[in-house]
Amino acid sequence: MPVADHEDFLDFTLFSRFSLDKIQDWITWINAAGDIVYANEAAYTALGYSKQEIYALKIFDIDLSFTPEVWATHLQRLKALGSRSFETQHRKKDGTFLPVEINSNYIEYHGLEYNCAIIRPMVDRQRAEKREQIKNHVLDLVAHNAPLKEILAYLVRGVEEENPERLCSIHLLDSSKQFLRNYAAPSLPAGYSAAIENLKVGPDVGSCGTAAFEGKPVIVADIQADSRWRDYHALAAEYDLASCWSVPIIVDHNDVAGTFAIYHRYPQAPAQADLEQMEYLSNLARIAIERHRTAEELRLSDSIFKNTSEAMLVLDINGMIIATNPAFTKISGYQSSEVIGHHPVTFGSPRHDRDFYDAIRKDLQERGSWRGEICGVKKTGEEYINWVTVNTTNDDKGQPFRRVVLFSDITEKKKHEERIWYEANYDALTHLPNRRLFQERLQQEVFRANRLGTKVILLYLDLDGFKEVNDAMGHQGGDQLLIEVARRLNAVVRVTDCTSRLGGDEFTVTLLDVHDTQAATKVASSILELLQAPIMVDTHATYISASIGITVYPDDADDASSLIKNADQAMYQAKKLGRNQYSFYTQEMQYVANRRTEQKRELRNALLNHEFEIYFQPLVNLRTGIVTKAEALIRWRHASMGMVSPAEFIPLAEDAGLIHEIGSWVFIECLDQALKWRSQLHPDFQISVNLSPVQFKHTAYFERWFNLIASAANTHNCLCVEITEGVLLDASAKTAQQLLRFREAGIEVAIDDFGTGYSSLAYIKRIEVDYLKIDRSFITNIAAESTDYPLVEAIIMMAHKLGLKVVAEGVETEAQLALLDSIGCDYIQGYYYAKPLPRAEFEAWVLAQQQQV
Ligand SMILES: Nc1nc2c(ncn2[C@@H]2O[C@@H]3COP(=O)(O)O[C@H]4[C@@H](O)[C@H](n5cnc6c(=O)[nH]c(N)nc65)O[C@@H]4COP(=O)(O)O[C@H]3[C@H]2O)c(=O)[nH]1
Repeated sequence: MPVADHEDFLDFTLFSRFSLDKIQDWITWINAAGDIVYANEAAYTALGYSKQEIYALKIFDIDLSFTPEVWATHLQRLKALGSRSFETQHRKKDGTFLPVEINSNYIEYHGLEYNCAIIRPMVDRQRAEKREQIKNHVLDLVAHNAPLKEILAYLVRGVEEENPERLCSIHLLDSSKQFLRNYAAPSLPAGYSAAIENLKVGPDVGSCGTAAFEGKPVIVADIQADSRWRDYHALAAEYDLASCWSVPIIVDHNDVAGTFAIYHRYPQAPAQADLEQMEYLSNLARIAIERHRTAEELRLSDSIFKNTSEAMLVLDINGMIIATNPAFTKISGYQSSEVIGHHPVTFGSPRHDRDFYDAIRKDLQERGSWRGEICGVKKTGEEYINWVTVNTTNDDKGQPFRRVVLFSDITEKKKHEERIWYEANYDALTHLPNRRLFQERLQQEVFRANRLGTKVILLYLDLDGFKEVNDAMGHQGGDQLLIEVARRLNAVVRVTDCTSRLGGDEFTVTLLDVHDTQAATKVASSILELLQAPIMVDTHATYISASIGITVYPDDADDASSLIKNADQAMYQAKKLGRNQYSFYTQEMQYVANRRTEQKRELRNALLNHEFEIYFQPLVNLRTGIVTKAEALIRWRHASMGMVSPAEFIPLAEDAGLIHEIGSWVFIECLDQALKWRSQLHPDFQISVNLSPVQFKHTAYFERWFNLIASAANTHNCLCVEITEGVLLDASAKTAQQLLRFREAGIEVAIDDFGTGYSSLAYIKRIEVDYLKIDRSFITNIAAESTDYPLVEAIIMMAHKLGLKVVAEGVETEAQLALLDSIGCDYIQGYYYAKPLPRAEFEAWVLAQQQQV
């Protein structure tokens, strides 16, 4: 039968209605306005509607992913394509949703446009197939190390394609674990995505912020009704988002990495299948993130291994090298192929013995790690020091599997540290231990002697007259001399003993493990003897001696610092005894030292208590016999000790820094006195005031004196300052300038004790002075046939040639006076005329003297 006959055989309308109603697929016709113009029985029954009810609906009522605009676009696309398949959900009359698979066809009928849809409910198998398809693709991407972003975007796309009315997003936490960052959310409105970018997670921060914070799914069916969205209600409304289901993506068991979320544009609660799907997809995201992290870590480790400046060796559990990094080659010079399969000890220095490596092995076995310094040998044969750290990695069963050795070359650092330590502990000139190291070692030796019951003997050496040699030879000459002294000292002592230079011309020798003090005598005598031989400084033979103080631990002191003090006192004693000798510390010295301390304390109060007095000793003009000059000599009237000599307390005052105040008091008193005596005794009267060298170290007082002199009348040459040769030896430009300031202020300058120091007229020539005072020691021995006589005569002659006047000190006899007269001395000071006298007695003496002349 022909086809036409077949179709004519039936009433075609009845036939098609009957057929369409009885087939299982749902068929709907929907016009351009969205009206459902036809639905077969399968369709309206499956959705729970009657025929009348379904025709009252529009597509927008049963498929919420369509809005009139979306529908219009859909029809446009359909017209172009002819047909299209997709998945969606249809809402049933009871509000539940049915996932469906749709085949849409474009039909034009009587000039109108229709969407003819053949719809099939999706069965679980299909869903499972879809999932399987997504999973396989994700795993494939993971296996091919696709970028994480790409994988997550695929996941999101998969969900959205399945249900176009769903808007999906994956947000991941940043490294601080506090902020969510958008990784994949292609369909979320751009403005909304921007607004929630860097969302800080917290308890009420929408669905995702809360899910990431709590580590639990947060299902919000109606955003506007949920308090966790309260701060974002307006934002969600603005972008037409009505529900949001969010599940955390949890990696490595309990670490929240981000969130996977599904939004709808209408309030929507998830079906059980939806929740399962979300969990499934978040699990796929987890796999992708974990793999990504592992790959990142591997990449990082690999780049550290290759690029770090620290050398790395990987050892198997037997200690054999199985891998090295480029830094190892750079540091050691060995290529990886030259060391792999060898034990690292092969490349160690022979300095380390078996015990050293056994100790490392023991540590590794017990603790799994070791760190410390190891000396290695480079391929060139050069030794180098490494700072080494060894750690162990375990296998899956927790058993040691590999050792990772990390090391860096610290040779230069060590050398630098050693250099710094050496500079801090050794004297740069003589290479002997300096004061710091000496003190430290002495302390240790004292502890040791205590333990062993032995003695420590300390010899404290000060070179005699070194300053003069230094000044005469220049600093370089002085340095040569000190180097030679150090060499000779080292030659005397045993290797176990210790020679140090404390600074300047002070040395110490510490004798260890001695049981009697005989050793000290022997060493001290040897030192003095060795120093007797001349020392060649350039081409000059120079002679030097030393004063040595000796003290013994534990006989003389309980600790190292007292021992040093004792040795110093004993050395001073040796100097006092006349140099080039040694002196043992005694209790007497301790007594003297204590007394000095006590006196220093009392000296502080002496000025306040008006315990100082000034005595005056006349200087007689040998030509005229007239007295127009006097030397002011201070006295300390001590409550219990009576009159204390300045020879005793001036050094103490210098030591305690009190000399400045005392000296200033004397100066001002004398200025006052000189002016009085200018009116009472003689119009040119002058008083000489002693200035200590220490006073030149703190010259602020001088300015005050100059001001006082300038502010008074008739002060020109009313004072003369007496300085010792010591001040001249120190004659820096500053001292010379100070002395000039005295002369400019109308104060004359005298050199005191001339002949006792390193007498040099060269100094005097350099600094203009007015008087030379020849020291008493020369005058005492002066006799026509004595050796001092021509000396004094020569001094006077030369002084006169330089335009200086000469004062002879300590003249006691008429014979001395006569000799001095015969060789042209200008002034006489001494007991022959008068001792230093109190002010009133001095005045009376001068007046009486004036009457005689
Ligand atoms: N044996 C003997 N001695 C004689 C004779 N003529 C004078 N003398 C003593 O010789 C010392 C001379 O003073 P100097 O050399 O400046 O030596 C002074 C001076 O360096 C210092 N001195 C005294 N007063 C002061 C002062 O006010 N300031 C400072 N910085 N030092 C002072 O103390 C030192 C000692 O003073 P003094 O004990 O007063 O001792 C004085 C004086 O009494 C004599 O014929 N025979």
